[in-house]
Amino acid sequence: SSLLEEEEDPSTASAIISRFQQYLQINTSQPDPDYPHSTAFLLSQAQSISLQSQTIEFISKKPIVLLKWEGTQPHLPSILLNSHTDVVPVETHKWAHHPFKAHLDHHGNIYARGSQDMKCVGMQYLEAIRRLKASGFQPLRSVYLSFVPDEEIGGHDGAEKFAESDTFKDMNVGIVLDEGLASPDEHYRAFYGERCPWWLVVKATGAPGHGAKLYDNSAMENLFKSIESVRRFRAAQFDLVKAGFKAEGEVISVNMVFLKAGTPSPTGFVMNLQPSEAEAGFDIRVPPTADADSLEKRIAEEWAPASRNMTFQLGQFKQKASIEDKFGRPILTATDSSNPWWDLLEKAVKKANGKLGKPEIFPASTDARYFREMGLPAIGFSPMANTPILLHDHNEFLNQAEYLKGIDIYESIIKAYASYVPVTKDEVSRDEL
Ligand SMILES: CSCC[C@H](NC=O)C(=O)O
Ligand SMILES: [Zn+2]
Ligand SMILES: [Zn+2]
Repeated sequence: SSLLEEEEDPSTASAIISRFQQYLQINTSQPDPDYPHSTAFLLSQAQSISLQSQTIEFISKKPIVLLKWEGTQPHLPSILLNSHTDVVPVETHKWAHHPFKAHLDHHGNIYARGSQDMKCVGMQYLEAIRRLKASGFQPLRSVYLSFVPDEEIGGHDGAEKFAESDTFKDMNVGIVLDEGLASPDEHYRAFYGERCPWWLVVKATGAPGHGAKLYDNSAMENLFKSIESVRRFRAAQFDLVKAGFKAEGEVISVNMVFLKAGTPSPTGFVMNLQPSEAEAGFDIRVPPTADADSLEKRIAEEWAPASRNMTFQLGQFKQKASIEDKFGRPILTATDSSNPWWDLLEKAVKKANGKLGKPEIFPASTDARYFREMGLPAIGFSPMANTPILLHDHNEFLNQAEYLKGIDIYESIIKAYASYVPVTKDEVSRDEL
């Protein structure tokens, strides 16, 4: 029977799904991703379809697997298909199916951490290329695939180092595809920019006192005034989304993600003592076109005013630079006629019978920002229609039919991108004659 398995036709749906499951079964969850295993798997996939491969460790133990399908006109700018290999942690016991078994249920849903974010995309790139190669297609432009580590913890040891490297420069990349989001309706979503994360910790101090005493300026009261102010702002932003005036990526989101206060005791917390310190953490996401200075002012004056004994810290991710280019303009990939790659994507999706929604700002962060910072166009796209958005959630799944459909979509996109030759002025005038 092992002989039969070896001889199974790799182009069947069941072979394609089983390769996806194999990748999902590798536990690459942070904070201790099994990169040795994922690297070996990706290299074996590359070998099976005769792609050139190399593994680069800009940081030790953080491998980037870089694959290449050489074009017949290698001087043309290349196509980069990027995906990250790590996934976020799981609470295994809260899942209906084990998050690293890639269980296929009777609806055809494949349950696994990474099924949407974003092992699907990495494997779909490979499957699309497998099929294009089998069909005899020859790319004019070189096509690269990068499988990068550590996106979920900021990408500093992965995509950021890669984008700044000489290796990357030598690749002469012209367009990058990276991750998007699932879509609950029939339209695929595509992203041309993303919000910038600001991770804010506010700290209140105040006089300690008896738990029975009502007095002003306790740390808890001071912190709660801030929390109330943050919540009013949050509600106003959220209302704009609920009313349909703004898309999710176009407002400033702010969510409280931790609260830290109280005087510990062996049995829990001291109940009759009002503590002298209290802290709260907020995940804030700032759209590229938002007024960052006014938000910073709001934080200093309303959310953590010194007049209320408050201090604040904006963590390492408050990176204004990542939402502005060197001229101070927001970093956005054009979605008009100035960007042929956008037009090609739209047409290619349509050609493969897919529907594309309006371009959006990605509400969270992706590695695409590092490529945009290098001045490159980057489009966030994960072809999952009719799918609930479950990234970072329990019971993340993707339906096998949607997964297979996504391969058709990438086949169409890669074909269009790898064949694209700009129409020069000469050619236009020749056409018009
Ligand atoms: C800011 S680095 C973390 C990146 C992460 N990306 C996807 O979820 C995010 O929180 O948006
Ligand atoms: Zn992701
Ligand atoms: Zn993620």
